Amino acid sequence: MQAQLKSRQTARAGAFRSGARPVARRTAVKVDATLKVMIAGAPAAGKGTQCAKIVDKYKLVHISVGDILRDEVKNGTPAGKKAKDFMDRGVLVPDEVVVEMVKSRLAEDDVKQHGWLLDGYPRSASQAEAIEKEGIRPDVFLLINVPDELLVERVVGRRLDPETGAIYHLKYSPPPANIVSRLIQRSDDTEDKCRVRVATHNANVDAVVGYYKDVKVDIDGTQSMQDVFEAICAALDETVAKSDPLEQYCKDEPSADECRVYND
Ligand SMILES: Nc1ncnc2c1ncn2[C@@H]1O[C@H](COP(=O)(O)OP(=O)(O)O)[C@@H](O)[C@H]1O
Repeated sequence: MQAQLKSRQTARAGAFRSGARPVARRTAVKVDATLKVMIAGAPAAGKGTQCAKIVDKYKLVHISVGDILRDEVKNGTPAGKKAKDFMDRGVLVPDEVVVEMVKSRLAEDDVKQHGWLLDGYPRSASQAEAIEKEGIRPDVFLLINVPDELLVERVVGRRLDPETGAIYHLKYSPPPANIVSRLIQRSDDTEDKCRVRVATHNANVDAVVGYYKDVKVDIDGTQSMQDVFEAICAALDETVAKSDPLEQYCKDEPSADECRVYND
């Protein structure tokens, strides 16, 4: 997907640069093929399930702050020791632990090459502000919406496969019988902790969304997993098309020769 997009954009950028266009206006063409996506939602809204599908199709680098923090806790790092108590209580880990962790991950080469899918960040206005100051912004901000009561039922039935990372639900997405014995339940996937995490999300989401109104796409998370994914793909594909310089140019100058040539 990315390679195809890049080759089209490079070819089109070349068409612009070669002066092939019969119109006076010149458009500066920035060919940046990487897609930058934030995905947000309350606990068990479906972020993890959808991130796996998005990465498979768009080849983005999935950065899950929750997963990074759980690794830090498992490895007993200084950051993990600071984070553990907050995570066990279902409240946000302090910014001084999380913000630099996310900034440094976003600066790595794989992210620059393939684009990013940021999951679980920012979760507060201060976190959004911290990356806004660095000019780090998404092309799309996906907000998956699910009613609170459905979230509790989803959390308490959620099980994870430690070997594959796959996410199951005892009722909605039952695991194969041969792996049931190895599945685990997250320590924060209890009803009480879920309600705290949902309250934490609800207390912060509006402030975070305020930073991304221009790129926010609301996704109905009560649909089937496949229908949620199709709604996400529609949003991402529209963004990819809009980011293509010639697509944008053709909207402005439909008479230009290369638009007729390239309008495939
Ligand atoms: N951006 C963040 N800032 C602070 N703490 C976070 C952040 N993301 C995750 N955490 C911590 O890790 C826990 C698990 O996060 P995550 O796996 O994203 O869970 P969920 O999306 O199901 O709430 C959160 O309850 C919180 O304690």
